[in-house]
Formats: sequence, structure tokens, C-alpha cells
Amino acid sequence: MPTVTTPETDRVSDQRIDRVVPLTTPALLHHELPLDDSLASAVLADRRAVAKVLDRADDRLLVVVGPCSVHDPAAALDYARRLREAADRLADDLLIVMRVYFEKPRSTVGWKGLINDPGLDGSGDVNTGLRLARALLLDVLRLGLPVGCEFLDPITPQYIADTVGWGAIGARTVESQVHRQLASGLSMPIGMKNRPDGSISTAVDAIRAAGVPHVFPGIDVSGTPAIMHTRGNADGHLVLRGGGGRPNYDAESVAGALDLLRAAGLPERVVVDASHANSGKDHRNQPLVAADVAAQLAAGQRGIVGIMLESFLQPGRQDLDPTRELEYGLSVTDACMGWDTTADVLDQLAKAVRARRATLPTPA
Ligand SMILES: O=C[C@H](O)[C@H](O)COP(=O)(O)O
Ligand SMILES: C=C(OP(=O)(O)O)C(=O)O
Repeated sequence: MPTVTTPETDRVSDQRIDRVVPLTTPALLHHELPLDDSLASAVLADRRAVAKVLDRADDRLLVVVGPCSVHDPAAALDYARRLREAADRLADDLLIVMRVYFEKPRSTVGWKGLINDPGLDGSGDVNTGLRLARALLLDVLRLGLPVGCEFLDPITPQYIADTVGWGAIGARTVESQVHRQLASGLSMPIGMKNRPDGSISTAVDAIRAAGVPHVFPGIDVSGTPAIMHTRGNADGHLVLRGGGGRPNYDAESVAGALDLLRAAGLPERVVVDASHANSGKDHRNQPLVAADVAAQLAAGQRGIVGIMLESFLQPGRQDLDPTRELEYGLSVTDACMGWDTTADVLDQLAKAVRARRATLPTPA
């Protein structure tokens, strides 16, 4: 029989799909890289601890700190070891969660993170990316640090979410129904970022939407298509990251955001992101934002329950360039504070939390 090849332009399906490569299942990855019972208990404890700070049943400050993105797991683990020491030292005042971000939402195009492209070269070996990501998450948990991730792709949570203590829905996807539904079923507290144009009400809507049950198509842990019936996520909260050409970390913006939350019948609590549009993407501004937040805390502001810092071993950023070796411990996405500055900022935040505690009326 002669072979008939249909020209691509005459195909009714997959005209624009170049290649389809099998993807490992979540269950297989969990089997290869299991979360053992002691780590599972640690993740549950991490999530409860975060929720307690968000609910102000614990007067510490949640600090989500770490690289903008992980591109080199060894450097990220090196960073985690330093952060672990600081987390122990400051544990009375700060609840430190390491940013271990593998999925980067891009404004247009760019490297989309270690899960999507672990080779940093566009080869898109997602199976290796998922394996590297899960292995690093387990390594960071073994050090005793809670981890925080942005959830961008609606399929990847089944592969890694069991390790995550705090999650974010980013500025570019906070208006997306898909992401709000996803957040409604995620097991950890989820921060909703304000939109890149500065809209806070969109993030407030997202908290409300994710707070109630939804039904949507997804995959289960075996990788089988499934209809997910969620319970709603009561631990949604607002993350102020600036936008529309202006920051929103200052006392007036924080008060305005708390008003919006109150008007929507939501808990009055915000996390301030010291990076992104609040720093104008200049890492040297992050300590200034953190100092302003510290002053608000010291003045008794209880609506600020957390802060996010983008920080890595070295200050600044570098472009991905296949013709030269990358500098160790330096971000390949947004510019980060270096370790020494980060340690100073953490000390100042801890001091501000102690000052805020001192403004509490003494129990009779
Ligand atoms: O956090 C990282 C970046 O701000 C985000 O991924 C967008 O980056 P881009 O505007 O460079 O694409
Ligand atoms: C992409 C991020 O932030 P945003 O969604 O605020 O731009 C991030 O925190 O990595």
C-alpha cells in the first residue's frame, strides 16, 4: 500500500504542534522522589505556621525570601544553607520561607524557568526540569526551611505542591479564572499579587473567587484527566508589588489596600513585595522598601503580615548567554539583593517586629 502523507497545512489538528514528547506522571515522580513522613509533617506544620501569621494569631512577620528564579540548584541550596542559619537566629520574630521559584511568567518572551527549560537553552526538557525542581524542594525541606513557589502552569502543582508551604498567583495571571480555580484547591495559603497595571481590586476579586469551591477539569496524581471539585482556599491574601508605574508599599497605599479588603469582607492583611514594581526592578531599592515597611511595623501597623524579598548569593543580575559561563549565585531573571544586604535587612525587620510587639497593650 502506498504511504499517504497529509501535508501539514491540510491537517485538521496539530497544524502548529511541531513535536509531542511524553511527560512523566506526578505519581511516578513522587515514587522516584518521595516526600517521606517526617517531611510531610514538616510541610503541614509550615502551612499551619504561615496561616497563623496571616491570621495574626502569631505576631511574627512572614518573610518570603530567595532568588527571583532557580537556574542552578547547587547555588540555590548553598543559599538555602545561609538562609537556614538566619531563619533559626531570627525565629522569634520572623517566619522565614524560602522563595524557590521554578515557573517564570514573562511579559513577552524570555526564559520560563527551570521546570520549562532546565538546559537554559530553549531545549524544553520538562521531564528533567520537574525532576530537578522536586529534588531541590526536598533538599530545602530537609534543611528545615519552608518553601514558597509561584503556581503558573495548571498541571505542575500535582508534581510539586505537596512540598510547598506558601504559594503565589502572580500579577500576570491573577485575573485568570484558571488560576483562581487552581488556588481554590491548593493546600497551602496563597498570595494574590496585584495586577502589573497596579489594580488591587483584581487581586481582591481573586481572593474572593479562590475562597469558594469550584469544579474544573484537571489531572489527578496518576496523570489521568479528572474533574476537580475544590473546597475553596480560606488562606488567600493580598500581595502588594506596585504597578502602573508607581509603588504601593507606602503607609497610604497599605491603608488603601486594607480598606479595599475590609469593604470586600476579607481579612485585613497584606504582604508587601519589596521587589518588582515596588523597587522599579532595581535591587538596590529593596532595602529602602524594607526600611519603609519596618518603620510602618514599628509604628504598630498590624495589617502588614509579611514581606517578600528577591535575594541571591550575589547582588544584581546577568543575561543568559550561551557563549559564556554564568556567574555563580547571580540571578538570570530579576536583579536580587546579595546575601550580605539580605542579612542586614532581615535583622532590621526582626527589630521592627519587636518594636511592633512593644506597641501592643499589655494584657490586664
Ligand atoms: O519575576 C520575574 C519577572 O519580573 C517576571 O517574570 C516578568 O519578567 P519580564 O517582564 O522580564 O518578562
Ligand atoms: C513574577 C513575579 O512577580 P510578579 O507576578 O509580581 O511580577 C515573581 O514574584 O517572581
